[in-house]
This record gives sequence, structure tokens and C-alpha cells, in this order.
Amino acid sequence: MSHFENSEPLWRPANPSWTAVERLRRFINNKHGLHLEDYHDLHKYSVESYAFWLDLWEFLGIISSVPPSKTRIFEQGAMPEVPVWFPDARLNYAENLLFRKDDAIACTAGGESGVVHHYSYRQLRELVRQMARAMRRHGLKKGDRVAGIVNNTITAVVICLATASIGAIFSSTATDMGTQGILDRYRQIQPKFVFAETEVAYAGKVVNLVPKISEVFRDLRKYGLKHAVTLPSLVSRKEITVPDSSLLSKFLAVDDGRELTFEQLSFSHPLFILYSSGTSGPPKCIVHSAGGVLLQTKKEQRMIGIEPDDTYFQYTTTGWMMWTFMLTALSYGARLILYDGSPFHPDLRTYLKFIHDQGVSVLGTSPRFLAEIQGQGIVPRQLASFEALKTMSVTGAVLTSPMFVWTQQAFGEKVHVFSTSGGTDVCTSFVTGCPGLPGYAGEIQCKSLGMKVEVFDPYGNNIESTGTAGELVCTRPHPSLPVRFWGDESGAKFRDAYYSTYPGIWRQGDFIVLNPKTKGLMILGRSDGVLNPSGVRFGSGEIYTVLERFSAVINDSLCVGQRRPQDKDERVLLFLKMRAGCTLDTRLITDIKSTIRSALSARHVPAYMLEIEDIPYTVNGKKIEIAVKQIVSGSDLKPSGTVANPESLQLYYKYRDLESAVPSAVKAKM
Ligand SMILES: CC(=O)CC(=O)O
Repeated sequence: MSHFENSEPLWRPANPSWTAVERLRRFINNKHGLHLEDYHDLHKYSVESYAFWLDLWEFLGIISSVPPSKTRIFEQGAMPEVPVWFPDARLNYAENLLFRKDDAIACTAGGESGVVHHYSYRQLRELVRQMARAMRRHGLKKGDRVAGIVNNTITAVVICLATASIGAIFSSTATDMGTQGILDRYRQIQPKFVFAETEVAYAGKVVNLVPKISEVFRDLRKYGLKHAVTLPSLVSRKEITVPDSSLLSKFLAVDDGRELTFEQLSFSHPLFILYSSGTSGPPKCIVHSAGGVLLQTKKEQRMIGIEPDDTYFQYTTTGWMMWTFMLTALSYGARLILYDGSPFHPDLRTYLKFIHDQGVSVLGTSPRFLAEIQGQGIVPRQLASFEALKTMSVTGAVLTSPMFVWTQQAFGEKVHVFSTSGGTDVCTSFVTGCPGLPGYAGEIQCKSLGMKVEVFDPYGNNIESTGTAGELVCTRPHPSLPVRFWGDESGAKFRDAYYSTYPGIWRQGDFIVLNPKTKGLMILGRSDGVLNPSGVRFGSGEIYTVLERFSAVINDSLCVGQRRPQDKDERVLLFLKMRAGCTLDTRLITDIKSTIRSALSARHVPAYMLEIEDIPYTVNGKKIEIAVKQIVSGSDLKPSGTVANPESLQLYYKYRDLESAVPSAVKAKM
């Protein structure tokens, strides 16, 4: 069975020769006297020559006080898995992001309240200056950790950039993270400063955060916290006093008016600590370098076509790597939209109008969000013309072929819709979109430049030319490999997380297939969640794609394998959350079965289809298959703070004992 049905592109580039990718290709050809002819030649060069990263440095105009030496691009580090890049260079991430000092708008802050504020580059720089001066005067030093429990606002950006200007390390969680989730993260990294919101609004409800942050402050004092700073209410804008902490205004009052200075640091100097979204056990604290994040995210943004005159809106909280990813748009002078609140409040139409009214030209969104627009029967172009919109980058989950087609039609054929995937572990993309290449529905257009992505079978053979699905691996180091995990001095946890399956080779944990004809790629799900009944391996994404034909009645779904200690083989369970007023009856089950059979094969048909009230998600909006797979296969699980709706996991325990738990009426339907 082929995964690829579309021989005609859904999207064709209008003027490929002026894309940044083409400009980079010509730059490299001129510089080295090469004849790279297209994206694929450029990609090959980028993964065969480490000089590519120096080319990129020059092409992107990275600002540094000591430029990289041409002869020292890449050296073996203490951990062989993590080399040292550009050992001679000295730079500062925040200096790169604040290079513009004029009155152009740097950030537009909006949200569900409907109020919009614009901040010029000049104003942003002044806010960062004040914050950095205050931080320094309160004793913040290079290498100290600064943590935020913050919404996606201008203040969060200011705290982050001020921290980076000093060479301290920034880490943030969204305010909806529970106390335990916050402590699981921040106890490990032991921040010296914590900045926290006191009152926020989400989906129209005012949330008082004082009890939660008081508990967090109290606990973190035992772990080295020196300054707890509270931010004014995002509802009333008033400051709220919390015991044993400083008000932001008081914290900033020590500003001595001195200039903003940028510590000049090595390329590998730590910038961010992000967290793996493990659904059980403590999260891993992934340390990312300033140089690696800057070079990779700037490359990704420029190559997908974001230009200095663009308005870039990535919907994200501060707890997702896309927040750190999006900030880089400031480094080439684009305008960044910061959105605080729910896209569903007061309603989706208002949110879509906001995108139009702000002239968003590059929109970062997720399949779940698109499915919601579709499910609510909204036709975006009846609401607004979206004339500024030229690029739509979709990430967070698989963008299925039907959803690709729907999105393209819904937003118009001139919009470059593409799917991209990478993750927290690398703070960038492995596979992505390219405005100079045709786009096929359901396919991710290409491997990212510099990322030597391959598809491996379980024995470590590259199987991509066969069109067979396997593990996404990256067989060559790149600059945004994590520097390490915080607190994992020997590197044992780090190696175990990425390098244990194929020694010395990064395994991402995604199940992927390459189309040998188009060179496009399709992620079929997480590889830990690969379904394997009777030895047929396939991804849950394949089932989700088929289910989109039933989106009028099915709200959401989760497909997992079940193999309990007593079972000889794995069987597939498909959980379906129905739309209000719809039920999973025998007719629908028969319909779904025959659709899966004809779209995929008889062996893809789940053994059971079961109606369920809720599907578990991480706080970053990813379906949690692994935890459910473990639960239905007999393991007891203590959900981590990463699960957005932990109570939903309880719903799955009864399906361990499916035969006796499920009434015979349901069984009879199968
Ligand atoms: C770029 C990404 O991979 C984002 C995500 O899905 O976490």
C-alpha cells in the first residue's frame, strides 16, 4: 500500500527565483564556485559540508563581536554526541534580536480582550534596558536561571531578552501549568529569579494565580530562589501584592539609567531550558545554546519565506518551543504578534478577524485549530479577505491530506500552506516547507537545510528509497543539538533519550515515510505509538486521516495499540469522541470500518471502536497516545504536569479488561 496518493501538486510556487532559499543557493554557488541547481542540491551540500553553517552565518548576517574563524567551524566536544560549534566566535542572542532601534513596530500584543498595543523597536529596547539594569542590580549573573510563569505578552519577551543580554538562562511555563508541573521543572533548574503573573483571563474567565504562585515561591526558596517578582494583573493592569515577593514596579525602580549592554558569549553558551513533554515522570530539562537557537531558527524562518516586512503570528503559549522559535523574527526586523488568551473566546470568527485586521502575513497554527474552524462550519474567506496572508505554517501534529486540501481552499490558493515538524529537543524543524517547491497534499515538502534526516528500519538501514515507513533519524550533528540536560552531569540520560536505539545516531521518535518521487515526507505518528497488529506496522496518523471524512459526527479520536501481558499479539483500539448529539452506532462503525478497509487495508481496521468522553492532550496541544497505550496494556500511570486534562486518563483504565468491561452490545457491534 502506498502512503502517497497525490500525483498533482496542491500548491505551486509563483516566483521561486526570489525566495530566500534561492538567494542562499546563489550566494553559496558564488562563494564556493559551485553549481548547486535546486533545493535538493542545496540540501545535499548542507548536510555534507560543515562550511554550510558558516555560509549561513554570513548570509543571515549574524551579529557578533568576534566572528567565527573559517577554519574552526566544528570540533569534537567533551560529549561526542554534542560537538562544539564556532569555538572562536563571541556573540549575544539578545543583541541580534534588538539590532533595530527605530520606530518600526517590533511587537503587537493582542488577545481575547480585544485590546491591542503596539511596541516599536525603540520602545522594546528601552523596556529590555530597564529590565536588564534592574536584574543586574539585583544580582543576576551569567549562567543564573531566570524562570517565568508568564503569558505570551510583551513583558515575557522583555524578561527573556533582558536575561539573555546578561548571559543568564531563561525558562518559562504557561500560567495554566499546575503547581506540580511547575515545581517538577523549576526545582530541577533552581532559578535565582522567578517572574510570575498574578491574574490572567482565559476563555473569558478571570483566573487568580496568587495561591499557586505563592506556593511555588515558597517551595523554590528551598531551591535557591532569591527574587520572586509578581507582574501586574493582565485583567485590571493593577499590581497585586503577594507575600514574600516584589512588585514589578519596585523591582524595576532600581534602574540606574545606564545603557543596555550585551555580554559577549560563546556560541554554545546556554540560552533556554525547555522541557520534554513526558507524560509520566519528571520532565527532562533540555538546555539549548544561544548560537544554536539563533542560527537554526533564523535559518528556518528565512527559508520558509519570512521577510523583514512581514507580520508573523505564531499562536503559542510561553510553555511551547514555538514561543522561543518565533522570537527570532525580531532578529531581521519583522513584526511579531503576541497573543494572550484563547482563540475560541469570544469566538473563532473574532480571532480570524484579528488575523486579518492585523495584516498577518505568516501564520503559525496547528491541525487541531484548523479542524475546529472546519468543524464549526466557518468559511474563513467569507469573514475576511486575508489579503496579507502569504504563508501558513502548520505544526504540533500531523496535517493530514484532507486537512491540507481544506486549508488550501479555505484560505486561498495563493497562500503557501505547509506542515513542519521538529520539536523541543532541537528547537527547530527537521522537515519543513519551502516556498520554492511544489506542495503535495499530506506531504511535508522537504528536509530542512543542514538536517541530515534519514528513515531507518529497526536494524539501522536507510529505507527511504523504498517508500517504507521507519524511524526519523538525524545522522549528522547540527548546531541546535541540546547542549545537555540540566542536572545530567554524566550525559547518561541524554544518551538514553536520543542515542540508545542506534548508537551515535539521533532518533527523534517519529514514524516517517519519504515519497521517493516527490522527496516529500509524511509523519505517521510517534514511533512509540506505532501500531503493530500481526506484524503490520502503521501510524495512528493514517487512521486519523481517514476519520476526517467523518468530522461532522466525530469530534476527536485516539488510536492506540493494546498488548497486555496475557496477549500474544497487539490489537488496535480506536477511541472516538463524538460531537454533541451524535452517537457511535452500528451503522457508523460499519461505515468507518469499510472506509478504513478501502482507504488503507483490512489489516488497518481496529479491533475495537469505543466511544469516549475525552481525549488526553499535553499542555502544548499534542494527543497523548503513549500514556493511553500503557494504561490499556496494564500499566498504572501517575500523570505528569504536562497533561492538560489528567482526569481524562482515568477514562481508559477500564479498557484494560475490555472483554468484561465493555457491554456485549458494544462487542456485538465490532
Ligand atoms: C516544530 C515542531 O515540531 C513543533 C512541535 O510539534 O512541537
